[in-house]
Amino acid sequence: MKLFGKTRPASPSASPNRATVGAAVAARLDANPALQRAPVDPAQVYYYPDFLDAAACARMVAMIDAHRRPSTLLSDRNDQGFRTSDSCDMDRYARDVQPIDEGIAALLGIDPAHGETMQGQRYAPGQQFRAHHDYFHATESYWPRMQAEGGQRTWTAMIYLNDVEEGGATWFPQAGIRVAPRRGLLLAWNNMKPDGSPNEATIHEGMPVVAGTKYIITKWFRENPWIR
Ligand SMILES: O=C(O)CCC(=O)C(=O)O
Ligand SMILES: [Fe+2]
Repeated sequence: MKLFGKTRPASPSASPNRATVGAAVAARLDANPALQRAPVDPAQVYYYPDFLDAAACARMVAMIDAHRRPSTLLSDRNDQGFRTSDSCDMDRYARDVQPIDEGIAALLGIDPAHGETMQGQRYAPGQQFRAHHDYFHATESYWPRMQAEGGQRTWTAMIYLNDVEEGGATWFPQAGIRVAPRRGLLLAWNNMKPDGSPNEATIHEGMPVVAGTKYIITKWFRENPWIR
């Protein structure tokens, strides 16, 4: 960018590829009347109420209950209590999963090959996923491996599979958004800034469930194909 005759240095982590993806997906979501953009500036966050019907949500809940195990973290940090939910992989070729998996990719207009395996998650009372970014940090030891396996994460799509009696909201403290779980609601956001560099303001947490049980599915998309 030209500024008073000087060229502002681009952020070292800027990426034309990720910038293009960010703009294309946002334009597609803006044009879809089923979605609403959250009225905040620091991040691009969208809602789609009733994306998934009750029967499909119930099938996903049953699959999560059948396969769940304690959630893991990619980070080098060994922080007990950071992510205390259970989770499982949702096989993209399973009969009940495939239409949802492909439906999310089609909604965003991203090649399904860029999508990681969808994750199911279950939070019992007291369980949480503390504040984190979904994008990868270049300072962590996993970074070279992630670069080789599809690169940086761009968009996240999450679906709440049930209503939760109390607690369990998804909170973006910097962007100023707090979303209460509602069955079938899809939440999607761009983890990158317009220049394709990581957007710190997408930091978010799955707040502790107070009463009831929370079930969600999460899908993360990479800048390059994740399936080869
Ligand atoms: O449980 C939530 O509301 C957030 C989950 C989340 O941040 C994730 O799966 O990356
Ligand atoms: Fe997350």
